[in-house]
Amino acid sequence: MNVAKVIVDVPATMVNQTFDYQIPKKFQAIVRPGMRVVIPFGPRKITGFVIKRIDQSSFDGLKEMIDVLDLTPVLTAELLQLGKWLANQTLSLYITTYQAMLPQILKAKYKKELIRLTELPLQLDLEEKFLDNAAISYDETVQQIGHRTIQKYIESGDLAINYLVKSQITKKYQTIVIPAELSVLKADLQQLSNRAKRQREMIEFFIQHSDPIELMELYSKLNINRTNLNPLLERKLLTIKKVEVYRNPYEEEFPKTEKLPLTEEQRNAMEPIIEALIKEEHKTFLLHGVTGSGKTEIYLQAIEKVMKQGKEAIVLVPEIALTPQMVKRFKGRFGSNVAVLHSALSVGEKYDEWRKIQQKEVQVVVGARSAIFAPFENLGIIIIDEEHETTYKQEETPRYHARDVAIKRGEYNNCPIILGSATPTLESFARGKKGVYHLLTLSKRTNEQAMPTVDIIDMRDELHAGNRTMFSRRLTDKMKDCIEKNEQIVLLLNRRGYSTFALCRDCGYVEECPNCDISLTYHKRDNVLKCHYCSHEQKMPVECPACHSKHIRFFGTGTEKVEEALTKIIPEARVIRMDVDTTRKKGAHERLLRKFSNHEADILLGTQMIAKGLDFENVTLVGVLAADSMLHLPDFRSSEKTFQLITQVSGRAGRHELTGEVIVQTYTPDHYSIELASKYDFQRFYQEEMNIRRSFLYPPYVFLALLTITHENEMKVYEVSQKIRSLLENKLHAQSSILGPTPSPIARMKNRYRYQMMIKYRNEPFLQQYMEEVLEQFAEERKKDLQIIVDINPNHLM
Ligand SMILES: Nc1ncnc2c1ncn2[C@@H]1O[C@H](COP(=O)(O)OP(=O)(O)OP(=O)(O)O)[C@@H](O)[C@H]1O
Ligand SMILES: [Zn+2]
Ligand SMILES: [Zn+2]
Repeated sequence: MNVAKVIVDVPATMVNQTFDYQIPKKFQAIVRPGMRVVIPFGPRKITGFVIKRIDQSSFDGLKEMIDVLDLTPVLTAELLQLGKWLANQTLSLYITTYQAMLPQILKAKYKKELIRLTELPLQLDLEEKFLDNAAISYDETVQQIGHRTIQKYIESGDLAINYLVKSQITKKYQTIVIPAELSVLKADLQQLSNRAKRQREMIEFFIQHSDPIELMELYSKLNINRTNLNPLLERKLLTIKKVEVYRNPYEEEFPKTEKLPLTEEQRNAMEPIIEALIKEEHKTFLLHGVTGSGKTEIYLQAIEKVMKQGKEAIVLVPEIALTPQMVKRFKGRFGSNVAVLHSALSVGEKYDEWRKIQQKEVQVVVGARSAIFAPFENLGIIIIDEEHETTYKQEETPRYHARDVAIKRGEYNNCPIILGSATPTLESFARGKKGVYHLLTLSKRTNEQAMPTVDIIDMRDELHAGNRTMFSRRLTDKMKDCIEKNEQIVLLLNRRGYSTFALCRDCGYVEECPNCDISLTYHKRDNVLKCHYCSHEQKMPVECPACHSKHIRFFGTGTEKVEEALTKIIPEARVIRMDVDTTRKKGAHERLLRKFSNHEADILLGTQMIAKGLDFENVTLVGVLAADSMLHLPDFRSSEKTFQLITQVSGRAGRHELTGEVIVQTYTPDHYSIELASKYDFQRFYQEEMNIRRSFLYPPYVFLALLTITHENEMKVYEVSQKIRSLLENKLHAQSSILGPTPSPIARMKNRYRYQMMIKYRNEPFLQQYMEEVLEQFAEERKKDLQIIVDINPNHLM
């Protein structure tokens, strides 16, 4: 078994396979599948993942492995298998999918050091190295003492590896002093000679304070040093231990919550989940529950069951930084048994959380998309909250959907999956109706409160009545009312498909990005125009570049503008604005929400990011500005997204004692997505939308795959696209269709021309293979400047 099959870190199609390497003697006892190693590749030294070990290679003259980077595997057997499947599904390279599963820190070449976790004696040469150092060089030590020895100490928990990020220590340790039992201390004190005054003092101290204490703190409290401590250590009255202090991004303590007695609806939904848990059965449940119906309580109680079985749980939430309230609910119930993974954590913090999972120190992880790869080895359940959210799809390679990965892991682990939402995607709901998913329904709020009433305001009428502000008269009155009653307001500006662009009032000239086919967006704070697709940025012109008129103004509605307008009509209103600009700084999100929750403001004004998951007692009014702005986007899901958004944001009002009201402003009040959302009629919406999808042949009636071809030369893009089309035409089923090639909705981005082709199909079991062949065909050109992107089940058609 001294040959390793390795996936090497060369991101090229040619090398998307394992290579065999001889394992040198010194590593034979330690190399295991899932570890990262250093191997020679051509003239270079690169890294790779060991996939498996075999006795003999069918190749001659194998090269030798150079080094091992891990002493414990970073990928589990399941993840190794999953990565392979995922690569094939998403047309990615194996190396790309494996790397996507790991915390960032493991992808870069950070320096490592070894650190001691216990005071247990180590072998002499190691003891010597630690004599004057708290941490010793990893590389040097394994060279001198041998990998196997160090691996053993790591496995026994005496040593640990620490990654150094920019000279900042990634793991923090504390040395603590632990006293022996009280009776032992007392017995020792009695025999102690009266002259040993220092020792007496110390023992008396610990008789009074029986808790472990930090070493340095002890030194300063008793004014002693290590020499004073030694006799007590020798007599085993005290022990010294290093413990890891995890950086804790959630410093506040979460008040403990107890499980609630379930409502009848909740009980009915819970029963089949528990049954699947007991039978260890893989089943996908679609939990369709109106906002505030107690879905989260179901998640919590299902997880509790899983933990009692000694198993582990993954909970995905859209983007956890957006829902600090969600973290609170999980930490409140399960305390330190929960790891939290989200993108706002620092590299080091993410690593800490990941390690808690890897070391089996926690049984639950709550995280954003990539938490689906948590290296648990005994999974009992996977929960995806707000399953309709588009953030579950990764928009770069590997272009995976967390839902698909969850179901795959559920099959492997024989465990149930719960997809929860008040507004499931049409795809999921259709599967629920067909019985592919098991449909569970919660139709009422737990407090039996009615859903807040939704008023639709036709903004055209406002204009006719001479109201030129962005707030309807009704919304303005209601806001004033609310503030008077000391209640709070959530204002949502639907900005998707909206932008603030610079337009000349005299000639109609619009400032566009020189690299992309899109108008520039005005940013008031810096008085600049920015492109949202490339990094282009320019000063706001003072006169029109085309006609030199001074009447160049920015148009459209941004949150900044709404805020300005608000303070004009209700000067006394205290407003918190939440958008990408105000939440860029770490922790800003939480801080703003806390402020609002402490009632330090009357109005929370924001973009999509405030629509979901928030739960404030005092909010009685929700206003939606420009509800229809995304209905005009070239996206077949625009009605669905509008429906989801209005439903979600309406769910923020009247969740507690006070009843809520929602005001939706629109120029298209008769659109079915707006009308039906205002009645909370998901079933009707589903029917209407399904009819449309059927007649225009869109998912869930067909599957989609989107091919995007980009190059600096437009002729080239067009030619390649045509060639791809004919290649595919020959392979695809007669019932499948190819739309295009046509220029993408954003026809030029970062100076590259973009064409796209959409494939609609019902059944193409070999689609991935055909796509591979297409990519293969253009392999040489793709190495240079041609880009072909394949997106299976795309979210965005831009
Ligand atoms: N069985 C129960 N008895 C009493 N209160 C409950 C029960 N279950 C949940 N609740 C409470 O009802 C409120 C809404 O529940 P929860 O937030 O779990 O709903 P949800 O369906 O997840 O909502 P949303 O989709 O809007 O986030 C919460 O305040 C929760 O504490
Ligand atoms: Zn002009
Ligand atoms: Zn640009």
